[in-house]
Amino acid sequence: MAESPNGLKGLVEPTELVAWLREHLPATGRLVSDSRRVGKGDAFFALHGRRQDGSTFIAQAVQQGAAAVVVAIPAQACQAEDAAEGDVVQAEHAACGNFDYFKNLPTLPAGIQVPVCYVPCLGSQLGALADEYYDHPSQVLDVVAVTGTNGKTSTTHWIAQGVNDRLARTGDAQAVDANTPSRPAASASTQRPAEFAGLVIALDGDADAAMQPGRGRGVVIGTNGVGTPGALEYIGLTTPDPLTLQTLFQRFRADTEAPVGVVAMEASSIGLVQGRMQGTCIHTAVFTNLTRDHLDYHGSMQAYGAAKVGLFSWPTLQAAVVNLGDPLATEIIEVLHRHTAAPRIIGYWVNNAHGAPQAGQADAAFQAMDDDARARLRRFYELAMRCDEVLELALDRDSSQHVLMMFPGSVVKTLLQLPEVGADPVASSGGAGSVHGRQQRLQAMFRNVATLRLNVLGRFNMENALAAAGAWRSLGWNFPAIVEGLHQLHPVPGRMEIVGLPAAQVSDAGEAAPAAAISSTACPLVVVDYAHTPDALTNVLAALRDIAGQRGGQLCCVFGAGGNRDRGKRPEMARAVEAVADRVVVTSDNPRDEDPAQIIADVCQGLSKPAWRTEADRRVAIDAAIAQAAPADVVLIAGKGRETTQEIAGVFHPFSDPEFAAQALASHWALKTREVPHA
Ligand SMILES: CC(=O)N[C@H]1[C@@H](OP(=O)(O)OP(=O)(O)OC[C@H]2O[C@@H](n3ccc(=O)[nH]c3=O)[C@H](O)[C@@H]2O)O[C@H](CO)[C@@H](O)[C@@H]1O[C@H](C)C(=O)N[C@@H](C)C(=O)N[C@H](CCC(=O)O)C(=O)O
Ligand SMILES: Nc1ncnc2c1ncn2[C@@H]1O[C@H](COP(=O)(O)OP(=O)(O)OP(=O)(O)O)[C@@H](O)[C@H]1O
Ligand SMILES: N[C@H](CCC[C@H](N)C(=O)O)C(=O)O
Repeated sequence: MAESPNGLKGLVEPTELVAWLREHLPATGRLVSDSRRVGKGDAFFALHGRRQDGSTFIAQAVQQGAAAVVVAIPAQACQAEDAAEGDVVQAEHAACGNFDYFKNLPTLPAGIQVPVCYVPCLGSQLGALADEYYDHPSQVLDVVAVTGTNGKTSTTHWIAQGVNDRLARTGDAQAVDANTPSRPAASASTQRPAEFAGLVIALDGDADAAMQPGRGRGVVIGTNGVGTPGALEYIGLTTPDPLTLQTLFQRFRADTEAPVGVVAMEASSIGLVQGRMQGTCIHTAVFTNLTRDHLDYHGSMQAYGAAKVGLFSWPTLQAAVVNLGDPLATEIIEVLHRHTAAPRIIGYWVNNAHGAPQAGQADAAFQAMDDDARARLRRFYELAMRCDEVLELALDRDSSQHVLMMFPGSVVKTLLQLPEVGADPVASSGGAGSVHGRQQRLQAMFRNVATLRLNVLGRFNMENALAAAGAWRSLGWNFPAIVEGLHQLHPVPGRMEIVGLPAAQVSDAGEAAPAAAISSTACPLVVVDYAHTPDALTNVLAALRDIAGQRGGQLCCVFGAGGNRDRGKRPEMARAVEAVADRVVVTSDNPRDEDPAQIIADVCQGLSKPAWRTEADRRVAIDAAIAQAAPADVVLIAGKGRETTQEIAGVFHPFSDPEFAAQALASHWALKTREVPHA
């Protein structure tokens, strides 16, 4: 500890600061860096932001009951600033060695009666500090951190959903044991495929014996909010600031009424670069995909990718789940192989280059593969061999049947050496190189093969479902439990969400009946989705194109682009939409501090012909698209999902795509629609 000329305390070591905080806060006191969230007995951390100086909010924090104040010293070398330039944490530590941190102390508001201390290099220490202060709460939780451009929200929700469904089926947390299958037909002793509810399960008799019982409920932390899916508390950021994050872990650990076992959290690239997860004991890291987004922040795709890869060298990792279909997987697996803790690597892949194994057809599909598909298959083999275990979902052409396989990565090598397979699996015609051949082999060897029909829309959601399955596996679930979990999945709010349903299709519980809604052509099918990147729009529209085709209607897309974000993605989003949709409506997303008309103009640069309509008022755009659609059409409202506000020039106006869409359906199509349930 150092004394300043005026006697103020300057604490350097986290342990000193923790002792100081414990001395001045009540046992329930939390660590908070946003004055608006300070409660009685909390410590307020006044930090320097890009836009504001937290010390200007000290008076407000004290008025709200702060019991102590910690002030970050505003030295240039210690400001946690431009994170995009590199690893702030490292830079700060290096810079603080011989810094005279009492030189530029901020002036405190007059009359502050609570203890105050000053700390240099605070930004880089916050996570570790809070972890220490709360006595390492994440160590007793299974934290699964999901990173990737798209799919984080869906994957985290499904991880938690699966955990909670298991708890619901089996009673309380202590009673859970997925070795005891919850459906009668799924008995490990039969060793024969068992059939029920559209599932065919060939049960594994060997490797999965060490299945762990669940330790508590699953919660999420991410874009949609925090808590149990269905009852989320919105917190603003996808990955919360370090103090909020550790405070949440502490809250979860302290919940003795409904114990939390698994925390499925979204690890945004920005959050990773800014060190928001520092101090967290991460059990499993999951990678979904990397495509264009956030270039305004990261500057290049390389820097953006590096931020995500960084999660896979996290020191506490016990397992990693990696999408082998994404090019970044190669680098991630390389990093994992160099990891000193040797985390268990679980790869996953949705393989739609083959038909599902319907006798006599799959091998033909394999032979008909184009060069790209062969190259993908080759890469999959190469990566799979470097994984401890692989989950593969094979689709048939119309995606009506899915075959899930789980096998050790090492078996890929064995399979390739089987006599009937040529030296190059990709060049071989059929045999173990095809789904059909490999399925037979795998079934014979490991028996972890199931046929199922996933209740999710779009191939990308199958990838997300597999990512969740990989996470369950990393937590010790056996194959039947994984299949059961996948079978139970239901849609995530604001993600491919069907918003308006004729009254007859609204259940008492307000549950959507997707199949009925898709087939009913009494009114347009309106879908709200959070797609706000070119890749996400391509994927979502591809799935909806098929549905519009089934209905005999056209596809309309209402979308805009966020202000203060990567300008370059705007025309790319337009190109992605125009390539698939019949009618393009360009509107505002969150203009933030930009001129909405300019954003719309940027978007329209990517269109080869004028948009069907441009309309800066998003509500009017939604209304027009729904009013003028034909009953068989599909209308996608993309970009905001379940966001509850629209940010225009610093003001957050209440806004809800699902609500406004439902109102338009009601007024133009006289539909009674369900209320928008909680996310
Ligand atoms: C660029 C960025 O990441 N900015 C984040 C950063 O802002 P900042 O450093 O500028 O902070 P500031 O607004 O100047 O405020 C300084 C300090 O004063 C405090 N304050 C501020 C106002 C007040 O009334 N009282 C108060 O105490 C703030 O809590 C902060 O500690 O720290 C703030 C506090 O934690 C965040 O709210 C803010 O997120 C802004 C709003 C944001 O839009 N972030 C986006 C880009 C972001 O982080 N997105 C990622 C990615 C999502 C994805 O992958 O899609 C995310 O994880 O959410
Ligand atoms: N695996 C995927 N691949 C490509 N697109 C996807 C995938 N999963 C979801 N999407 C699309 O991206 C949108 C955003 O998905 P989701 O909210 O799960 O991503 P996210 O990673 O949480 O995004 P953000 O960090 O921006 O909140 C979805 O609404 C859907 O349109
Ligand atoms: N968390 C992301 C989501 C953006 C969603 C979209 N609605 C937008 O405002 O651009 C971001 O802040 O960039």
